[in-house]
Amino acid sequence: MDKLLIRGGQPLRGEIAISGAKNAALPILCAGLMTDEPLVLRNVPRLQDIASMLRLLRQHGVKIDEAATVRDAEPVVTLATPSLASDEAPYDIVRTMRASILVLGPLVARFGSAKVSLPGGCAIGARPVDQHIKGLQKLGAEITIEHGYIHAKASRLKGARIVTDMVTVTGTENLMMAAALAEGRTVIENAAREPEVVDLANCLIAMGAKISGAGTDRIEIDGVERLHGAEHTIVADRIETGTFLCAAAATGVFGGSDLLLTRAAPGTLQAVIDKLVEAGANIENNGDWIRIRADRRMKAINARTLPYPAFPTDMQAQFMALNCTAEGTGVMTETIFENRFMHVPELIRLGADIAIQDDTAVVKGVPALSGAAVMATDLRASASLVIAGLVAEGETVISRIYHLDRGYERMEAKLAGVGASIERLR
Ligand SMILES: CC(=O)N[C@H]1[C@@H](OP(=O)(O)OP(=O)(O)OC[C@H]2O[C@@H](n3ccc(=O)[nH]c3=O)[C@H](O)[C@@H]2O)O[C@H](CO)[C@@H](O)[C@@H]1O
Ligand SMILES: C=C(OP(=O)(O)O)C(=O)O
Repeated sequence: MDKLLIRGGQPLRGEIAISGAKNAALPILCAGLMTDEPLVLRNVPRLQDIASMLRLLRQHGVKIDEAATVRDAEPVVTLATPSLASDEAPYDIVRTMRASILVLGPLVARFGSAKVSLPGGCAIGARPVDQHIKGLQKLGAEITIEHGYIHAKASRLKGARIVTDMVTVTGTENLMMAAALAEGRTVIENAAREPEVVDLANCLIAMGAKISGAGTDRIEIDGVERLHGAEHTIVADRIETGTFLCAAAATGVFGGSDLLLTRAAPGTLQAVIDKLVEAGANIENNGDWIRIRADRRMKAINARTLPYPAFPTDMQAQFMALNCTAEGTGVMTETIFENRFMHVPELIRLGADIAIQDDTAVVKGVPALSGAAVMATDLRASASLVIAGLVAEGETVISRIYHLDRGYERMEAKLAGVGASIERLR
């Protein structure tokens, strides 16, 4: 199993091109199930989760051309689904990637049946999908759960008013896709406002869907009989962007970091930018780039994770790493997932001073961390260990980085390109 070897103590200087967003690309690939015409997707990130999704879609019968995804060419994936090969999303694939649940809405809406393995929990929490199921039932799907599978059937879904119990990102996406092919009008209230929901809506609209209100908490969808092919460019990954921003801020103390992130979407990152400015970083942005300069020890920040546009849970671990060597004490509260502090014991192994009380972690900044062997437990926990390793004195070896490969494209190459001492051990 691959590991990362990091020698800490280098500032980050130079330019990194941001990849397309994993969490936008995954639902948008599923929209490929909804048309028999080519859906051409640009800026699809090269990630393990994308490979898993393509494997899942292929076995459903999606014709996929990824000829242009060769290294360094623009990553383009073309999908078309002339007919269904199988309505089953098997446990084998679903257990490796929770976003597999996103085939449920498209399958039942277009083909009238779906058999999708329940994803089950993961390291960060129980992660139920009851809102996906209840929403589809409201749209008229008949749903039973048997032998670990969701069985959904409907001759044609019918529009309805759906109010979700909590803000759910993939829940909103699943229901929006299902409603796009339902008969009549659907209104989703308490909808997720994440940029990835907006990106999916834009792609569906390009395919002929009638959707308004994406990006607000009330999305209206007038169902159409069929969707057609389209071209769409996946929005930049705001979490990859935020991760590199935190890495630059944390390493500024080693003589000054100056990092330019291109192909980014700064407009999706306001809460993250605000926290970095509060910590003492200098940030400029315009259009599709964002530049961070940091030349001193940062100040600890407090953060509370909430749905977009507030501070994202997917950035909590990376800011925790930044707080570890900041001046003062940062209080971080995780309100979205019940077990998303798995990085804390590993950060403590690197010398951090962190105390957890229920959903809150109190991080007292220490002057320095010291390198050690640590273990990644989930995707963003892995990213926080990379940031901590870049700051720690001496060598840090991170194992189980298959978690990192799920969601970051060539992270070690991108960081090495801006001066980090980081290599993959195979
Ligand atoms: C592929 C993808 O886009 N993943 C993102 C998505 O995950 P995902 O869409 O799985 O997360 P949700 O937004 O659904 O979860 C939000 C909260 O709602 C709860 N809930 C959700 C659905 C449901 O049916 N019942 C229920 O109780 C969850 O347990 C959690 O407490 O949004 C999360 C929250 O921003 C991010 O951390 C993930 O990176
Ligand atoms: C939690 C994440 O992803 P997933 O929902 O796929 O587990 C993430 O991207 O941080």
